[in-house]
Amino acid sequence: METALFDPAASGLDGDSVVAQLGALSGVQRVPNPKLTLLLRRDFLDAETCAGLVALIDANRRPSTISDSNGDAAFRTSETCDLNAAEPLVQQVEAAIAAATGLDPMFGEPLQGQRYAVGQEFKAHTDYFEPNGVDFQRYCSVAGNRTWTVMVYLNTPDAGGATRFKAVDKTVQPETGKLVAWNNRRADRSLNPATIHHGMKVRAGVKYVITKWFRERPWG
Ligand SMILES: O=C(O)CCC(=O)C(=O)O
Ligand SMILES: [Fe+2]
Repeated sequence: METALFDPAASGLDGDSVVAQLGALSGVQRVPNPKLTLLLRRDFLDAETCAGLVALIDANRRPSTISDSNGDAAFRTSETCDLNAAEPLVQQVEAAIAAATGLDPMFGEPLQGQRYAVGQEFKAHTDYFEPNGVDFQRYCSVAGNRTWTVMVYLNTPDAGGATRFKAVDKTVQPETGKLVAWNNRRADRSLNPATIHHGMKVRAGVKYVITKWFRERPWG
C-alpha cells in the first residue's frame, strides 16, 4: 500500500499513537467504549480565541455541502467557512491541534468553521467517504480517506446543538472551547461505522464549531 510510505502516527492511521499523545495532555478524558475511540478536552481553546474564530466564520460563510447526497435537502442545513490559512489566529489554532494530537498538518485538510442557526443540523453521518460511494474518487484519490476528526466548539448555544454518537449512545454537549476528537478507524485501520454522529438541531441561539480532518496521505 502507498500508505506505508507515510508515518502512521503523523497521519492518524496509528490511532494508538494519537491516543497516547492526546491522552497525555492534562484534562483529556477518553470516553470508555470498545467500539469507538473518542476523547474530550474542556477549555482546549480560550474564550478570546473562540470569539476570534467566530468573527472569521461570520465574515465568510457559504451553505454547507455533503458528499454522496441521499436526496435529503435538509440533511445538512448549516453554513461552512473555509478558514484562511494565512490568518495568524488560524495558524495558531492549527499549531495547537498539531501539538496536542501529534497529527502532522501535512495530512490535514484546511481548517473549516461551521455555523448552525436555530433549527439547523447535520443529520447522522460518518466523516469518512464511502469507498463505494459516487464521490469517492473525487474526494479521496489524492489524499486517501479520513483518519481522525478534531472538532472544537466555539460557543455554548442557548439550547440544543449537541453531537450525538448514536451507535455508542454518547452525547457530547457543546461548550465554549471544548475539543472532541475521534478516530474514524478501528484498531485494524478499517473504517469504523460506530463513529456515526449527528450534529443535532440548535434550539435556541447559534452554534459555531471548527472541524479539522486528517487523511491517510498528504493533503494537496
Ligand atoms: O456540529 C456538530 O456537532 C458535528 C459536525 C460534524 O459532524 C461535521 O462537521 O462533520
Ligand atoms: Fe461529522
